[in-house]
Order: sequence, then structure tokens, then C-alpha cells
Amino acid sequence: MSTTKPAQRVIRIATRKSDLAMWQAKYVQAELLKHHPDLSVELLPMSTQGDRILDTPLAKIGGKGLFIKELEIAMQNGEADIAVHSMKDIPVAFPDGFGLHAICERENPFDAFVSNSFESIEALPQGAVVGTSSLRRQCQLRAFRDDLVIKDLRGNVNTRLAKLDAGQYDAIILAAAGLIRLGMRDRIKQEVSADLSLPAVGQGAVGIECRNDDAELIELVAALNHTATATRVKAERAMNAKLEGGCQVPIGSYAVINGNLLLLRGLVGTPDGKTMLKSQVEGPLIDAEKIGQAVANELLTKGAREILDSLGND
Ligand SMILES: NCc1[nH]cc(CCC(=O)O)c1CC(=O)O
Repeated sequence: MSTTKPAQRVIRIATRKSDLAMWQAKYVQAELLKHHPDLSVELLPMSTQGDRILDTPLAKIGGKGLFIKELEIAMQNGEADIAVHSMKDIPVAFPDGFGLHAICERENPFDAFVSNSFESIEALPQGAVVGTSSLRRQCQLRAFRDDLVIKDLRGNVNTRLAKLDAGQYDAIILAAAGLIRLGMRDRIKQEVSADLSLPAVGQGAVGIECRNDDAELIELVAALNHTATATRVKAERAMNAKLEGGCQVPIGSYAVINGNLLLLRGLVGTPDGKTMLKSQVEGPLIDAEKIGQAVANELLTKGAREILDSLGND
């Protein structure tokens, strides 16, 4: 047995600076240290173009990739080793040389109804103003309650809550996971069921990206992979990839596991909620990716392509 210890490796995590991104980076830092106590893990907080341009719809400025490009450049330059992302916010494909090397255990995957005056979506009065910038949430809310007025709501979680508290909305819809991670579970008045609002691809899960050429790092990071979450998210992302669901489209995709079976539900709709295509496929866990493609194919057969193309998702 060798008596010399390998040199202590330092892992630098590139992260966005929002409270949620910092929470997620610190979570991964703690998990890495739990699995590999000899590591040294540092944070490199960065601001990205996506964080700086807050007043333009994301689709117009280049979509989700904008939130991670700077982090990838830092990894390419050797200033950082890994990047931590909300799985919901990252595109299906990574740039050459980069990959997703772990998906951590999923937090609550559902949408949350938050209001200072009303207890639930059902309890909102006629014509109530609800804040969300997600076309997926807008579509499903309108399909459920076509009287509601949907008003744009951007910014990080705290900004959105501040706008609600300032009286600009009767209620807002956020991801439950973000609120829970930031210690604001008590702001959730209602967890919105998947029947009413099918979650976004990967919602509630955190992923770790790094370069594909660092085998030692990839092995260290793999210890944080949560198999069930990774399988669910793989199916959800395979559906999205097949639909070429770009940045801002009303797509929901949500997988659950029952024993050896995975059930994936998919949804494509129009922002006005007047058309909502739904499909679900169940199959063996090992077929997660095929199940995702099968749900996408069913949605395409029902007319998803026309909806997605009409939204400029080319
Ligand atoms: N689009 C922003 C975003 N990205 C990730 C989360 C938190 C939940 C998650 O990890 O999926 C949120 C907030 C929200 O949608 O309310």
C-alpha cells in the first residue's frame, strides 16, 4: 500500500450569483465534501448575460444558453472546474467538450401558488391578476381558469415575491423547489398538482456540468448522481429534445417511477390555453430515453409541430 497521499484536489464551482444559484452551488459544495472529505471546494460566483438583461423576453436575446455561457467559458479557461445548474434552465444539448455528469436528488418538482390574499387557484376571484412569465404555466392556468389575467413576471425568486408583496399581482406561480431551497416554504399556499400544471422538464433537479476530458473530476462528481432523479430527467429531456423544445415554449414533461416502470406525461399547448395536447407512455426504466421519444412522437402526431412552429421555435 502506498503511503503517499494524492495531492489534495481543489474543485472550483462556477455559479450564477442569484440566491437560488448560490444555494445550489453551496449544496453541491457540501455534498462533494460529504463524499470526498479530502477535497477542497471553492465557489466562483459570476454574473451572466442572462442575469444582466432583465427587461427583454429571453427568447429574443438567445434563450437559456445565455445563463450558462460565461460559466462554460470559465471552465474552458481553467478558472473553474464544474458548473451547477437548475436542470430546468439548461438547454438539451451542451457545447462540444461539455457534458452533464451528475443529477442530484430532486426537490419538490411542482409549481407553487403564492398569494397574500387567496388560498388557492380555485379561490381566486373572477379576473384576478396572476404573475408568471412561463408560457407553460400561462397555458395551463388559462385552460383551467380562462377568466384569469396573466401578467408578465420576471426576475429571481426574491424579486418576484417583492412584486407580489408590492401589490402588483393577486397571486404568482413559482417553482416550489426554489421557495423551499431558499427557506420560504411557508409562502406556498397551494402545491399545484401535475394535473393542473404539468411541471417543466427537470424542474426541481440540480445538475452538474463539467468538461468531458477530466476523467478524475467526472468520477468525483458521479458520486452525487441520484439514479432515480437522473432516470426521470433523462426521459423528460429526451421528450424535449425530440420536440426541439427551445427556450420559451409551453411544454411540460414529468416522469415518475413505480417499481421498474417509468411513466412520462407530456404536454404541448398554446399560450392562450385553448389547445392543450397531452400524452403519456409507461415502460421499463431502462427505456427512459425511448419513452421520452415515444411521448414526443405521440404529441407530434397530435399536432405539436404546428403549435411549436407557430411560436417561432425553429
Ligand atoms: N426559471 C427560473 C428557475 N429556475 C429554477 C427554479 C427553481 C426550481 C427548480 O430548480 O426547478 C426557478 C424559479 C421558478 O421557476 O420559479
